[in-house]
Amino acid sequence: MADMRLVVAGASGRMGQTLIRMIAETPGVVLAGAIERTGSPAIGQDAGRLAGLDANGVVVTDDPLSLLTSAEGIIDFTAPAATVELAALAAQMRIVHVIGTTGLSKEDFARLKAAARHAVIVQSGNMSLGVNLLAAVVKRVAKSLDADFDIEVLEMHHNRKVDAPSGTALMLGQAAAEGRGIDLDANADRVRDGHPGAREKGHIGFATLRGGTVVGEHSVIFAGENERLEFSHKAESRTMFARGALKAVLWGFGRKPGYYSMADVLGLGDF
Ligand SMILES: NC(=O)C1=CN([C@@H]2O[C@H](COP(=O)(O)OP(=O)(O)OC[C@H]3O[C@@H](n4cnc5c(N)ncnc54)[C@H](OP(=O)(O)O)[C@@H]3O)[C@@H](O)[C@H]2O)C=CC1
Ligand SMILES: O=C(O)C1=N[C@H](C(=O)O)C[C@H](O)C1
Repeated sequence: MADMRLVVAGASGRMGQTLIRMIAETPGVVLAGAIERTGSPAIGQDAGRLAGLDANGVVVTDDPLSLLTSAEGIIDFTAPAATVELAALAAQMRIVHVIGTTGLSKEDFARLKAAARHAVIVQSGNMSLGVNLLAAVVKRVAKSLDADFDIEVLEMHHNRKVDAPSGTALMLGQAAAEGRGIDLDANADRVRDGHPGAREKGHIGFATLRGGTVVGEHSVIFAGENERLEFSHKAESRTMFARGALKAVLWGFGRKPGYYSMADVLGLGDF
């Protein structure tokens, strides 16, 4: 069978470069195109060189339409506005769209779900096996512990990250809310400052740290009376996010259109 032809969006970004390197060493996939923002200094450069490899003849462009007509999948770790635009194009071409971008709004999610009527979308705030397993564990633990246990989600990332709380933190908060049978939006304390008053029983709190080159660290804390459970994941490089994204795009190839998660890809739905 021919290799699956992939386009990488955000090609000069941290994840884009990691993906280009990983595609080069993964059987069954080939880099067919690389996209960057209009005006990016990466436009016109060789994507292999950009990622620290030998030249591969794939020139970075800001014109997704022409690339997507001859591709079977797009992997997108960019920014919310770009992702929503790319989802409409991927739906037009009926190709697999793997979305790692975080910081998406409710309106963005609604647009992605509309696009998924025509294309396979796999979206996750974290593509690693470890975090998706952690989410399953958190959901299960939250089901067993009542509101006497306060749930707090703590995350730390590098100083270049632009969204908060992280996509992963929100995903873990959502898992905890589902386990407890509550609506996250109605019960989330995303920011505390000044004099917010005593902690509201049953709420799920978020705390955000930023600094240095930390790839991504997340903890979910269940704090009860005189005892505390803590579940953590520490990412040591970006390679497992890229590996997860490639697993997702191959999984999505030939599948019927729909909105899927990494839990679907990894078979963790009924964990
Ligand atoms: N789900 C997961 O497992 C993971 C998700 N992420 C998420 O992925 C996203 C990217 O992260 P990271 O690689 O660290 O960020 P970077 O800022 O390093 O990379 C993003 C890239 O996308 C480019 N970009 C912006 N707009 C467009 C556009 N319209 N078309 C094409 N490219 C565009 C940016 O260009 P420019 O800089 O010129 O604006 C930049 O090169 C973030 O939302 C992050 O949270 C990250 C790691 C794992
Ligand atoms: O921006 C990042 O770097 C990361 N973003 C994702 C998130 O928002 O959770 C995943 C990972 O933690 C790295």
